[in-house]
Amino acid sequence: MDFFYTIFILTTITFTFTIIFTLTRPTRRFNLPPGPPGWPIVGNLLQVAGSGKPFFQYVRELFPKYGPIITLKMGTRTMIIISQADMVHEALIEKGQVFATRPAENPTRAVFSCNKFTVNAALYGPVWRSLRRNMVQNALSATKLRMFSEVRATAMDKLVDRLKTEAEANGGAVWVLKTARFAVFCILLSMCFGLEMDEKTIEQIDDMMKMVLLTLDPRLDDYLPLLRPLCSKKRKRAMEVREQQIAMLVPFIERRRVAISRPGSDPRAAEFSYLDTLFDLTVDGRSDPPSYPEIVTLCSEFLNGGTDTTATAVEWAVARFIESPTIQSRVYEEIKSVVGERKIDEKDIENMPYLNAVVKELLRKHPPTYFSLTHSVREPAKLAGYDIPKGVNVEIYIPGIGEDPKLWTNPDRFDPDRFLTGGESADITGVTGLKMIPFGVGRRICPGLGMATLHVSLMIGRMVQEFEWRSWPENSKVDFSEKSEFTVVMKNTLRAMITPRV
Ligand code: HEM
Repeated sequence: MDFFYTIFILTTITFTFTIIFTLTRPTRRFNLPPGPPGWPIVGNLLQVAGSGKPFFQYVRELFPKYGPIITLKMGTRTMIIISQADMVHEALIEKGQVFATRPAENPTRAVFSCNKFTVNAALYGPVWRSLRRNMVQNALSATKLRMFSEVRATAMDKLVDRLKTEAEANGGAVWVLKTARFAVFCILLSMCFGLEMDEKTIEQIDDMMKMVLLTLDPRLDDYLPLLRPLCSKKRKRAMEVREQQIAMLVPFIERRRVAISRPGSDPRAAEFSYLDTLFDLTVDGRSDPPSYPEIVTLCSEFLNGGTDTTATAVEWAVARFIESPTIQSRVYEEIKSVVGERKIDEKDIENMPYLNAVVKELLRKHPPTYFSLTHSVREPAKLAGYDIPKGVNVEIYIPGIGEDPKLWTNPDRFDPDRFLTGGESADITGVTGLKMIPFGVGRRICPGLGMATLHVSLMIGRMVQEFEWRSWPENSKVDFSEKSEFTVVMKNTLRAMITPRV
């Protein structure tokens, strides 16, 4: 009875609002970029959902028809999607101050982000500046990164051991993404908490983090808030997940607090961790340091930002090595000539131009996320001659730039040589030109850029040094289809055959 009553009320409200909305819709007054016509209230939501395609694929197919900047109406949200370098430059560099903020969040996300108290979700302003400055200067600077070189070396040894054990138990076959993901998660966990944890604990935290990501996946009521009353069970479940997240991480926060307040009490605790920078952090405009739930949120951001993204890059790298044994053996030969018989170390990487070219080509051809985080304008703005009203979501379609034939020769080809002497060049930070932006560009560029490229280079370097990688099943062709799972991963999760090198 309750259910039918709710449906009746909703239908009446929807009908009334449809009429009011179509007549008074504010976006009617604006000169928005073109896009597929939509329905009142739901906009293009049904077309997107009904296409059966991942969102990035649906969007990719719209650019040839509507041009490099398009509008999609997703229920009550208006999305403006940009796919061309000059427009990204105009938005994020020339008008960087205006386009540097983030849009409003749905109620579930607001709980997990403690009302936008994270680097990635904060509005452009004093809170964002304080949190970002702290992360960049106190946790991700070159000096701080060097302090964790031993953590990385241990994680690389563990990665090799896990691959060997898995291969021995499975006739030489290993799952690439899962193993790479675990290795990078171990590094980030150690950097974040500075505590030693056993594998079971690490797996439990990892499982909980995955659950958080799933909980934050977009839902229908994010686009149609009218439907919120029907999604109360999901919201209740989300609140339970948040409680579990806090209950799981607070004991580690307390353990670390004890370890640093009584030096020597935990002999296995690291000298420094990201968490240490949060306990007494001064945030502009606030009198108190972050609360425990806020610290949980900031630590989760640190862990989530760099785990799937980095592991995804490693999965695509191995796929390319399998597809091209020549590229794989050139990486191997370079490692042998620079490193000799010892294990590759992170200091070696700067002396390996071919490995660096492979990583760059990887991030051009397979950017781990196809959309940057959503931007929003602080005041009404213009972009490419169109209106960008306050409150709309501004999305950047990253492959549109890295695969633009006006910027690249044979952009579809995976060809690391394009970056070697006399070939093409690209500044990944976008400072001296904008040709590929796997980490975004401008004020909100990914602060983990340096660490992420180091992790990808070190992991694929060590994986190629230790093993020869081949297709599984033997002699099969690699399928380069993609699917979206927070990052854009291989549609058929990569399994590979490995043989230890002698
Ligand atoms: C290959 C790995 C990575 C890729 C491809 C990647 C990509 C990105 C992208 C595209 C953005 C959005 C930029 C924008 O809003 O315009 C971003 C933001 C961000 N990333 Fe990364 N990221 C990676 C690794 C990391 C790591 C290792 C961390 C830190 C531990 C991290 C932390 C963040 C944070 C905090 C933001 C928000 C920045 C802000 O809003 O000011 N990322 N990243």
